[in-house]
Amino acid sequence: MSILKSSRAPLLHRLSEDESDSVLRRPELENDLEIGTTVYTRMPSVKPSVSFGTPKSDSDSLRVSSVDNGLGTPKSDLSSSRYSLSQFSNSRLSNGSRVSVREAAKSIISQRKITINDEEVRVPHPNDIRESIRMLHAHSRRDLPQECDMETQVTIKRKNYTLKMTRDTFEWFTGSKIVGAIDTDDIVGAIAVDSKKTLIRVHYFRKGKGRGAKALKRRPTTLDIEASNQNIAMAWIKAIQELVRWQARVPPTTQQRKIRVVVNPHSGARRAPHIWENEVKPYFDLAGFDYHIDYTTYSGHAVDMGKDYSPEEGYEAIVFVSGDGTICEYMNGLLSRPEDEWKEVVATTPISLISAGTQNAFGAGVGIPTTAAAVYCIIKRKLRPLDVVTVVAQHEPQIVHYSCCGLGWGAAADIAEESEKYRWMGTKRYGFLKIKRALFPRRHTGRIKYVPLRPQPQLQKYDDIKNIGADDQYDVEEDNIYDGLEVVRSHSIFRPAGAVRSPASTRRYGEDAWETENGNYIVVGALNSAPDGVYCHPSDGCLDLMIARKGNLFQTMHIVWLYLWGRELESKNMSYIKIKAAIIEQDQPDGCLNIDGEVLRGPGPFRMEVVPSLFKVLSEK
Ligand SMILES: Nc1ncnc2c1ncn2[C@@H]1O[C@H](COP(=O)(O)OP(=O)(O)OP(=O)(O)O)[C@@H](O)[C@H]1O
Repeated sequence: MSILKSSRAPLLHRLSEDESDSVLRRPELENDLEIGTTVYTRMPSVKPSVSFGTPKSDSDSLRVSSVDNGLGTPKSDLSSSRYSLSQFSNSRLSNGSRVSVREAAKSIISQRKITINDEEVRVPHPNDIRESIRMLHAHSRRDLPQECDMETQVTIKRKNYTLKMTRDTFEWFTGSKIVGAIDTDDIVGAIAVDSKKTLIRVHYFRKGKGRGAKALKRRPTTLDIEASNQNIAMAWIKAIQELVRWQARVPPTTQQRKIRVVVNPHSGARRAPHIWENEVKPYFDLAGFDYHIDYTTYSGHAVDMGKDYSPEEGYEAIVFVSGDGTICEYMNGLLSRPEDEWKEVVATTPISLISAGTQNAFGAGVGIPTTAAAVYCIIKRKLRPLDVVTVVAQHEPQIVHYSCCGLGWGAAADIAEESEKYRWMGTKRYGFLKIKRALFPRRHTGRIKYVPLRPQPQLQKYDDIKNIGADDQYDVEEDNIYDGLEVVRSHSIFRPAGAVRSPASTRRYGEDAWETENGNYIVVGALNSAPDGVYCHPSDGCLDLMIARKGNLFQTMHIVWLYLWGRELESKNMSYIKIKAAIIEQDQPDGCLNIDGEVLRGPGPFRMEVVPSLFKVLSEK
């Protein structure tokens, strides 16, 4: 869904003229303290299992470690003996004994720690606000199951070890020496793999080697552990599965996780069904998902799915095994519905993409660059907000278009318009068309108006951005479908969203907010995600405006040369500006706009605006 990609028929959302023009705001703090107690509606009460048959000897025994506050004794949680994360609750502070999750989340954001009555509770991921808040939510929903704190004797690769698990660590020892360890955050499940049912296979997804995007490329790995008897093996498997459920903020294994899967057999090289069967389904089975699969059977089917989707069905996420276009179609279908309907769906049902298309820009742009990365984030329910861009052409203002990756005008739109003609060339057509338009450019003159962020933030590459903007993670974690729709409906998120209905409205942005320039342009991009915009972040609440101006022949050739090396921003004819909204007025009425590879025809002007955190995506970035 790169802005330099194939054209498709634009997707449409018709709006009534009289829809109001107000801003989407995040919930007010005070209002959210009114939220009722959060419990899983269908969650049966589970007794922690502490007994697993009669061990024959001491070395056979399976011990549940000493228990503190019903949590075991997670090492990284407590620096004080009086408070633990389990004392945080989404409930009202009526009895004074529990501390509001929102207050604790605010404390993590501002101080990277939580202080209660001058005593400090150390947070598990002090350098990662989003993960800390996620853990806080896990504790606030239900206590960590007691059986997740375990220690026993096992055999790994024919050697005997003591295996120990806590909330954060999974380690094996000889004596007091740690021989191996897995971060429990990497673990996605465990199963018995032999007929005697004593051999446990732990599945985990190791972080990719390196930093940034490399670390996101997780690799599926297994560890085989031989337990001394079937009861112990079963107890370990149960403990691991329960820990994964608890970390994911979903009900225990007595209840199934429900997930919706959409496979587009037509995407890319038509490998989506194969990817689903071989690379995704085995892990969904491991995680105990009850999945409902739909195969798209006609062009535009995903639009209809978006129009029909009901959160009443209780799916915790909707996962696309497809190209970017399918997920974009679903979003457009969904957002064409009445506002109270789509808001309920986006609040309760995060999206994910197992990339099986031609370009796969969405996955790279939202931090799920590979199938393994996406599968990992789905099972662990790693949630992140996702900004969306809304666009209208002024000659048909009642039709709103939506984009995830971004918009392109000038050469980027010319290439999108022409690419369908050259589909027979496969992905090589984009390279071919870039060269063609560099040698034989069309004329693009006009006026660019935009609302810049004031002051402009320091530019940081997507891979380097960690905690910026993470203060919305509290809201992202709310509205868990397993709480039940009534609880979700009681939250105060359902506010009108002006940017969704009337992008770049001058009623929201007054005269003083706008900057304007006239000129002759090579390309203009209003981008929401990397890699097209190198400093983009899909949940930073803004768009990255890239303007490449046409100079004399030498200057233009210089930009093209720098572009080939990925250094085009060094050109004096380039600008890179963080903005909220933009309007492109073109002098050539037949010019068009590229919306995630689809073509929106002129004359325009084209009005565009970012809608912060409109969707939730399953990603760890
Ligand atoms: N059964 C089908 N037959 C024909 N077309 C279909 C069918 N199902 C979906 N489509 C259409 O396939 C098109 C392409 O889908 P998708 O975007 O998933 O793949 P892609 O274009 O190859 O990948 P990318 O968008 O990543 O480049 C969509 O426009 C969709 O409407």
